Amino acid sequence: MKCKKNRELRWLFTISRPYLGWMMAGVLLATTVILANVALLAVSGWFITAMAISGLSAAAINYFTPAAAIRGLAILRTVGRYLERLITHEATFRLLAGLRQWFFERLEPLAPARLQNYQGGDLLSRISADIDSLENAYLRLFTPTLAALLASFLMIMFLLFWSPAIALTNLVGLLMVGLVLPWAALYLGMNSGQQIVEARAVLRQRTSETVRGLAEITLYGDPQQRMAIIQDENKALVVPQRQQNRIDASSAALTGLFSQLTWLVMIVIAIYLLQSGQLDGPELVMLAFFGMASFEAVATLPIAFRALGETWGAARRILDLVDADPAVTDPIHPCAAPQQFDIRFDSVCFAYPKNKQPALRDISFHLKQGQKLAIRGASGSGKTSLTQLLLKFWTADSGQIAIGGTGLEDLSGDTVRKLCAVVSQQVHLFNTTLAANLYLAKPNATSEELLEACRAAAILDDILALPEGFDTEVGEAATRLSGGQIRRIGIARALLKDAPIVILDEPTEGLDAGTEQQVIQALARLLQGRTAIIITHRPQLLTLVDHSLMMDEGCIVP
Ligand SMILES: Nc1ncnc2c1ncn2[C@@H]1O[C@H](COP(=O)(O)OP(=O)(O)OP(=O)(O)O)[C@@H](O)[C@H]1O
Repeated sequence: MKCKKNRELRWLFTISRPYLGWMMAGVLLATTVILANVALLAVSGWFITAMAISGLSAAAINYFTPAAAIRGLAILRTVGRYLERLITHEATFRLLAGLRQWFFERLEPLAPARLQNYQGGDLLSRISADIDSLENAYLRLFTPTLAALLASFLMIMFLLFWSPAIALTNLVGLLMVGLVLPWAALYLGMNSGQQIVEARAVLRQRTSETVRGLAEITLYGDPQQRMAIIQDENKALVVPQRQQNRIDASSAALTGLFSQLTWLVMIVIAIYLLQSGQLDGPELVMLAFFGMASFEAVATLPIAFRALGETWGAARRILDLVDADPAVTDPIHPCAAPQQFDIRFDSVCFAYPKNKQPALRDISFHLKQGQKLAIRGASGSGKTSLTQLLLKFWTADSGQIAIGGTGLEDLSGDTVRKLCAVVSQQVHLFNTTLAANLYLAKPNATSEELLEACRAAAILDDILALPEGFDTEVGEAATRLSGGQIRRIGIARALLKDAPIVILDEPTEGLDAGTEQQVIQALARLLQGRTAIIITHRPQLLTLVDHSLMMDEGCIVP
C-alpha cells in the first residue's frame, strides 16, 4: 500500500515539474498576501491604539507614515491576491491541459485491446473527473502548504524580535493548526476520500448506462429496481461524503479553538510584558492582532489535507489505467511500410487473455496483391479476430502475419493501420459536419478528391440534396440519413483514405435488397485494384471476391 502511494506521489511531482516555475511564483505571491494581511492588521491595531493614547495625552504623533503603510498594505494584499489567483489557476489549468494530453498519449497504445474491460462511463470519468480532481493537489495543497511554511517562518522570526515567549506560543498554535490537524484530517479522511472517487465513478457509469438503455429498461426491465440500484449506489457515495463533512466540521471547530486559545495566551503574555515595561500599549495591541491574523496562513490546510484522499484515489485510477501493458508493442526500430500488399497468415494461433478457448487456431493462407478474399463462418468462429490481428490491435500467440513480405512484428501499428481502410456494419459518424467526418480519412484532401470519393461511393447526390450539403451537422443528419447512406459515407471515407488494403466486416448487414445493391456497387469501386478481406455471409458480396474461406471454431474448414 505504502509502495503504491509512493507511486502516486512520485507521479504527481513528476507531472508538475514543467510547471514548477509558475507554482513557485504562486507560492511567493500567496506568501506576500498572507504577510500583507497580517501586517495590515498589526499596523492598524498599533495605529488605532497609538492615536487613542496620543489623543488622551494630547501628545503629537506622526500619523502619515502608518496611514500610508496601511493603504500600501491594503493595496498589496488586494493586488497580490488577484495575481496569486491568476498565477496559481493558470499554472493548474496548464497542468491539467498537459495532463489530459499525456493521458491520451498513453491511452492510445492501449486501444482497443486493453480498454475493452472499461465501460464508456468509467473511461470518461477517468479522463474528466479524475484528472480535474487533481486540481486540488496543486491549488489547495501544494501552493498553500509552501506559502504557509514560508509565511510562518517569517512571522515567527518577527515575533522573536519582540518576545520569545509570544513567538513560541504562536508557533505552537500554528503547528497545531498547520501540522497536527492536517495530519489527523489526512489520516481520517484517506479511506473515505478514496471511497468517494470510486463511488462517484460507479454512480456516473450506472447513470450513463441507464440513460442510454432507458428504452430497454422500460420495455424489458424493471425501472423501479434500476432506481433502487442507483439509490443504493448513491448511498455508497453519501456515507463517505458525510464522513468527510464531519472531518471538515471538526477541523474547522478545532482550528477556531486553537487559534483563539493561542491568541488568549499571547495576550496574557503581552499584558505581563506590558506590566513589566517591556512593551507599550500600541505594541500589545499590534502583537495581539498579529497573532490573530497569523492563522490565515494555516487555516485552510486541514481541509486541503482531508481532500488528499480523493486526489490520491483519482491519481490511482489514472495510473492503474495507463500502467496496463499494451496488448501490442511496437518494434524499437520499425521497418518502413512495405511496397507490396499481399497478405500472408502462417500457422497463426491466438487466444484472448483469460479465454481458455483459442479464437484462432493454426490459420494459414496467402492472399496475393489485388485479390479479394471472403471469410465466412458462424458467429464466434473467429472472423473478426483475424482482421483485428491483421490491423495489429492484438498480437498472435504463435505463427506470423506478413504484409508484402514484412512480418507485422517488424512494423509499427500506425504503419499497418495506414495501409488499411475498414468499412464495418457500424460506421461511426462523429457529431460534426459531414465534411469533417470525411476529411478524417485524409485531412489534406482537396475538395475535388472529396467529391470524387463521394461520387464513387454513390453518396454525392444524397449529400448535395441535404439543405446544408457537406456542412450538415451529423447530429441533425443522423435522423435524415438512412443506414445505407451512412454505410456509403463509410465507403467514401475509405475511398478517400486510398489505402492499398481494404477490410470489410459485414458491410451490407441489415440493409434491404435495393440499398444493398447500391452499397455493393460502391464497394466494387472501392475494391478496384486493392487487396481485400471481406467478412460476409451475403451471396451478393461473394460475387466481388476471388477466393472464399470458411471458418469454424477458430479453424479454417477445408
Ligand atoms: N475482445 C474479446 N475478448 C475476449 N474474447 C473475445 C473478444 N472478441 C471475441 N472474443 C471471442 O473470440 C471468439 C471469436 O470471436 P470473433 O468476434 O472473432 O468471431 P466472429 O466470427 O467475428 O463472430 P461474429 O460473426 O459474431 O462477429 C469468440 O468465442 C468470442 O467470444
